[in-house]
Amino acid sequence: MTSQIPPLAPPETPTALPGFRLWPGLLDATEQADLLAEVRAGLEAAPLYRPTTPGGRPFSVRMSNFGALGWVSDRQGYRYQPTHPVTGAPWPAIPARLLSLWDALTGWPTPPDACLINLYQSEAKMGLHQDKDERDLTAPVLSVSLGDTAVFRIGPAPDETGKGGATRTVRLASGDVCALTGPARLARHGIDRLLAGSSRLLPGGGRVNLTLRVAR
Ligand SMILES: O=C(O)CCC(=O)C(=O)O
Ligand SMILES: [Fe+2]
Repeated sequence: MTSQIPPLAPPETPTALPGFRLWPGLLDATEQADLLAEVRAGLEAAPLYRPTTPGGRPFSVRMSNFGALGWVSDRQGYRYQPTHPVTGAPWPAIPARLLSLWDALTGWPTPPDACLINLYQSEAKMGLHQDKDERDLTAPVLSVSLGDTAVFRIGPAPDETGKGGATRTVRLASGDVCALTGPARLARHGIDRLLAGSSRLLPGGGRVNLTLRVAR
């Protein structure tokens, strides 16, 4: 798979938001299926669970993680931690193909140490937010989509007064890879909804999103 990833000139789609990079259809059907199999294997060791917001509301997505650190949320707030909050076990290692993808696309000098796994089914969505629980907020976040197409909403980071600019939507289909880099690293983003029936990768439908992060 890695041989098919161009190391220097990624086929990125220039977008209206500087620093938001999109590689539509980067992973072919075989690569998607292989990656999904690795995700499933990881989830045997680190089962999906439903986190709650610091306010106590359950997320509509279920989550797990790969990596030395995993992103979690509960009454104590958002944070990265080395163990699964339900099983207490360390998170499984980040699959090598994801580490290769990170190297090829981001050029960042250090590997990601966290990979959040989100599973969206039917009505699941994710409200507008910024990814800012990482120590170095200049390191990119790289996102891989598998399964049903998602309506991804993105807009610039809020200004000093806390006001965010206009958002727009981008469809993220199975095999698409995108990145929040540079000026878009702190962009507000979320998932409005899934387009049910748009992919047959996950039996019964749904979407898996993987985000590679440098947490520490
Ligand atoms: O599912 C997605 O594409 C976005 C996920 C996301 O923003 C996050 O996990 O922080
Ligand atoms: Fe995010």
